[in-house]
Amino acid sequence: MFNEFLSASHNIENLLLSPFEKTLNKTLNKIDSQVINEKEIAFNLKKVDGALSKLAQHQPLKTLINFIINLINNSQSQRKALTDELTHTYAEVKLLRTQLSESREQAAIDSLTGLLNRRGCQSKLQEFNINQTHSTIAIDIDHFKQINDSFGHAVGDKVIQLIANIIKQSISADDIAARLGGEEFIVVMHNKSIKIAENIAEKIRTSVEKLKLIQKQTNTYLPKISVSLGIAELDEEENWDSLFEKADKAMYQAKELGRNRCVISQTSCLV
Ligand SMILES: Nc1nc2c(ncn2[C@@H]2O[C@H](COP(=O)(O)OP(=O)(O)OP(=O)(O)O)[C@@H](O)[C@H]2O)c(=O)[nH]1
Repeated sequence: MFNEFLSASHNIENLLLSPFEKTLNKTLNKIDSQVINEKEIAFNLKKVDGALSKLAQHQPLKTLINFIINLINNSQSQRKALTDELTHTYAEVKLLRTQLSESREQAAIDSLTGLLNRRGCQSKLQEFNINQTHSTIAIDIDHFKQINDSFGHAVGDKVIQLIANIIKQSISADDIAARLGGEEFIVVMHNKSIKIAENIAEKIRTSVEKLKLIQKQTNTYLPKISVSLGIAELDEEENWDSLFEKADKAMYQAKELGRNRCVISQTSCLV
């Protein structure tokens, strides 16, 4: 559904808006050059008209010139109205293009954290060559329900945002970080082995562990926040879903083993 929206939106932009914008631009330029020509003609005719005013015997010619000048003036004011309309349409096309691109982004981004959402993640994954080495980290906040229950949903949201920032800052620009929903995140490490993913996962875990959070209204410390992480590497001929499943399983093992730890998927070996 999201991919259909993406391709429809790109089609509207590439097949409709861009050619329309180009044609509008060309038409506006043509009108501009015609206006300049007409202005020159009107200027010259006015000069001739001035010269003829001194010669009474050329009255019929003078009347003809005045008639032509009036015609040009009328045509220029019509053209000005047309230019205004086309300029307005041009601005509308531009706005439509911006809105399309914004709605594409909004559909792919999680509004709470600014990370990609599930759909955005799936779409971005299409840019990766699945035949290369990639790793993934599944991340879930521990006992998050307690934070919500004790401090309220707004504080829970703030914790989600802080952890999202830690994740964002721990990865490189070519990696993917997404919030899959609730307190669940996924990182896909582009062209990186599980060894590198393990280091990054540990960095995320320790950064979260070090957070010291105070609820401003009551001036009370929140209990220590922690995350459980599962790490896996994409095997040959494996697809993204099964990679995420492996990382998810490892993350649940981390929960079972006491939380606040990283577990490597048993099917993905460290080199
Ligand atoms: N503040 C906030 N809470 C959310 C959001 N989405 C889901 N939740 C809450 O996240 C909590 C998830 O709780 P559980 O799935 O029981 O997991 P947990 O308490 O983190 O426990 P473990 O995962 O087992 O460590 C629920 O209370 C949801 O209501 C959100 O966007 N904001």
